[in-house]
Amino acid sequence: METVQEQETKKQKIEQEPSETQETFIAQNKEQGNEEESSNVVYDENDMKLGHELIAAVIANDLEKCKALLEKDVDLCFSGDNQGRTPLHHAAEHGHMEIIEWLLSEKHPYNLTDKNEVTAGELALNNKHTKAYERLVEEGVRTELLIRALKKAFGEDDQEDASKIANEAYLNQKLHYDDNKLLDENNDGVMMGWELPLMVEHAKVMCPKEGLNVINVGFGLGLIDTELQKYNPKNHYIIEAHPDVYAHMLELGWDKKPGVKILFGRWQDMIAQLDILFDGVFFDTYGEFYDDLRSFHDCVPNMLNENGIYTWFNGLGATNQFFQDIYCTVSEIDLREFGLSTEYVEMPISTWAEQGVWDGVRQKYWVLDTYKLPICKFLEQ
Ligand SMILES: C[S@@+](CC[C@H](N)C(=O)[O-])C[C@H]1O[C@@H](n2cnc3c(N)ncnc32)[C@H](O)[C@@H]1O
Repeated sequence: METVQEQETKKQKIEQEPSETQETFIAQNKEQGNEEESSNVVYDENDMKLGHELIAAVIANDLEKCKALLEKDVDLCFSGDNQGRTPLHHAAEHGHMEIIEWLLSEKHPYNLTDKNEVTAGELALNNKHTKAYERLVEEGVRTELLIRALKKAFGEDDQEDASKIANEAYLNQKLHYDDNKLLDENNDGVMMGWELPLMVEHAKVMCPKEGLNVINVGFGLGLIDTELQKYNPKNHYIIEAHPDVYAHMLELGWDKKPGVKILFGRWQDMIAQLDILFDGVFFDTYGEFYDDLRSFHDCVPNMLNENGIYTWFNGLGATNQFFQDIYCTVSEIDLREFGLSTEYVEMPISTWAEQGVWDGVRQKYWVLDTYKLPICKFLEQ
C-alpha cells in the first residue's frame, strides 16, 4: 500500500492517490458465465441484485436495510453501477452522515474512485455537504497516518532508498529550458512560468522588510530568487543540485548578485554547511517524495530565526482537491510535531487555465483553482 509519504512533493506524480486500500476490497472474481462486469469487479446475478439493493438503500438513507443486506453478504464496496460508484460515493453525494459513518466503521475504504476517477469526497464537496466532506478528509488523514505508523512498526518503510533513487534519476538526466519552462527528458514540467504569481507571494511572505537573511532550496527558473532580490536581502542563499540548472545560474551571473551564495548539491548534503540563521526559508524541489518534504520540515527549526517564516511550494495532491486537503492536514500535523505552526493562505490561481499553458508538457501537475500558500512559524511557547 502506498501512503501519502510516497507522494512526490512536486509536479510529477503528486496526483497519485493515497494508500491503495482499494485492492484489499475488490471482490473475488466469480465463476464464468452469467456475469456482469464493472470497472474492477466481476459480479454474478445475485451480487448485482444485492449490490443494487444496497445502493438504493443508501440513497434512501435506510441504514437498517443496509445492515440487513450486509448480513446477506452484499459487497460493501459494490461498484457495479454505470459509473462504477460505491455505496460511499452515493452516501457522500447525498450527504447521508449516518450511512457514511456506518460504511467507514465497516471498513469501506475512503478513497475509492469511480470510472471517472472521482472520489466520494469530491462528490460531497461538489454537492456542498460540508460535514460529510470534512468527515471524509478526517478519515483520509487518519488512514494515512495509521498506514505510515504501521509500515514503520513492521519495518516496511523503504521510502528513504526509493526517494534517493528517484531524486538521483532526476539529477542524472538532461534538462532543457524552453519558453519560460524547465522540462526534463520526458517533457515533464520541472518548473513553469505560470507559477510566477505564486512565487511573488511566497517571496512577499518571506520578506516583510528589506535587508533580511533568506534561503531558497531549488532554483528552477529562478522566479522566486528574482523576487527575493527585489527585497535587497542581506544574505540570499540558494541550494541547487542539478548541474544543468547550476550551469544556467552561472550563465545568468547569479553567483555575482548582491548577497547571493550558491550551494551546489543536494539540500540533504548542503544543509550542514549553513552558517547563519534565516528570516525566510523557501523549499521547492523536484523528483522528491513527501517523505523528503517532511525531512526538510524537520530541519527548519535549526535554520530559522526566532521570528522567521518558513514557506514551501504546496503541490500536495494538486490534481485532486480531496487529496490536497488530506495532504495539507497531514503536513500541518507533521510540522506541529517539529514545533511549527501552519496557516494556509488561499489565493486564486488563474494562469494555469490559460490557453496553451500546458502545450508541450507531458502531464498536467495542477488542476486546482485555489492555491494554499503555507506560512509556518515557531509555535508559541
Ligand atoms: C520546481 S524547481 C524550483 C523552482 C523555483 N521555485 C522557481 O521559482 O523557479 C525545483 C528545483 O529543485 C532542484 N532540486 C531537485 N532536487 C533537489 C535536491 N535534492 N536538492 C536541491 N535542489 C534540488 C531542481 O533541479 C530544480 O531546479
